Amino acid sequence: MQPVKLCAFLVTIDLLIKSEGWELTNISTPIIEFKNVGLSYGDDEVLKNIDLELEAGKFYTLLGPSGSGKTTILNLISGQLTVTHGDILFEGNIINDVPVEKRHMNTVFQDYGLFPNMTVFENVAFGPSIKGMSKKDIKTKVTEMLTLVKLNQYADREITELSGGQRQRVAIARALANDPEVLLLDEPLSALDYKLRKEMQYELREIQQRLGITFVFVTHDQEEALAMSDWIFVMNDGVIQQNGSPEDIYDEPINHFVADFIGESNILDGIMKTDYLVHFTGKDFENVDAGMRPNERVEIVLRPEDLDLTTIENGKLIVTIADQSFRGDYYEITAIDDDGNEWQVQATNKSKIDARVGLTFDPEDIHIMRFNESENDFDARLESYEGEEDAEK
Ligand SMILES: Nc1ncnc2c1ncn2[C@@H]1O[C@H](COP(=O)(O)OP(=O)(O)OP(=O)(O)O)[C@@H](O)[C@H]1O
Repeated sequence: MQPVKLCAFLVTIDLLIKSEGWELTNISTPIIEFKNVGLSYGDDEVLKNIDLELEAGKFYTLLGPSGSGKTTILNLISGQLTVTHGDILFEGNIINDVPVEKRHMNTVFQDYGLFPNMTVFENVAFGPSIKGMSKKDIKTKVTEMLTLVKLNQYADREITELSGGQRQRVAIARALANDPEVLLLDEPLSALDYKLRKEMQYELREIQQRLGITFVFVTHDQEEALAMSDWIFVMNDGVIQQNGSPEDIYDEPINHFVADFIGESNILDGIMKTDYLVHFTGKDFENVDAGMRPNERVEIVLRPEDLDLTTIENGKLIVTIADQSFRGDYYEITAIDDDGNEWQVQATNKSKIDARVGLTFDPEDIHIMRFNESENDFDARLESYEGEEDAEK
């Protein structure tokens, strides 16, 4: 088709879509959606007005401290729990009342949930045989799944003869043998030691990418979430605090909870005097943020790895080294500034306790968060800040 004709054709299609009110649902319908979902036990509201959208084929993580509501979300997706209000949709259709066995999902649990009196093969074959698959197809399926989790030589082993990591792999193979469209994983790696856990993180990610199915992974370990996910939902107290890519969540936490929960952070109170100028620890610093009210109260986040210790002359602040511990590839240092603020710094060189040194950072390393507080608190703080300025004059 010639370019002009192609253009006219596309405009006609666009006009038709608009005039007929057509919706191109198949193109962008999320695989799972929560619309204003809440769940209560009696008066105890453990999930509050949750809205979320999951796209097919991505690795999602629900991250948060114990009791924040992660498993509750997973159980709502799988159908083990029913909403108190709101809707859950699967590929655009409400599934609030669809029973567990009719949802195209499987869960891998922390304690694996394997049948201890069966072999590895029998465990993985369980789902396909319930579905009535032929013996030949079951064998093909189990072999494929055991190859995927690198356990094809262990098919005849009893579950009790396997290590924790191997059991975890069997659990994953067993869940995947049912061909779920969504795999739900509830802290599946928490029983493993550090090294094995790292290996399994890598393998799980690889399996997800190879199969291209949607994974919803629950963890309270922020490092694990950052390493594995396409998209993270940070939860606290039954509420999604922030959602975004690992980089977004780490680099641009939107509130104190997220900044504190994700990685190590130095969080200080400050005032955004004007665009690109922020005031904290009694001084003004250039930064890269704009668009706030003049003198808006903010919180400042500075990551320990973005801070450098230097000579007093080159420091933006002067600090006293209070403590340090060796962490393999860096020293974790606690330093106190002259305002009494405590700073965590990651340094490549060892310091001397009680030494007075300079602390420096770049304008782009100062992350600004809006402050959640009442106007009264803000006015009181602004007055004290203005008093501080008057005293300087
Ligand atoms: N059957 C129940 N009856 C009453 N409250 C419950 C019940 N099950 C869970 N809760 C509460 O719901 C809240 C959320 O629990 P949930 O298991 O979803 O948290 P979580 O973030 O997965 O925690 P963890 O990391 O410890 O597993 C908690 O306060 C918990 O005590």
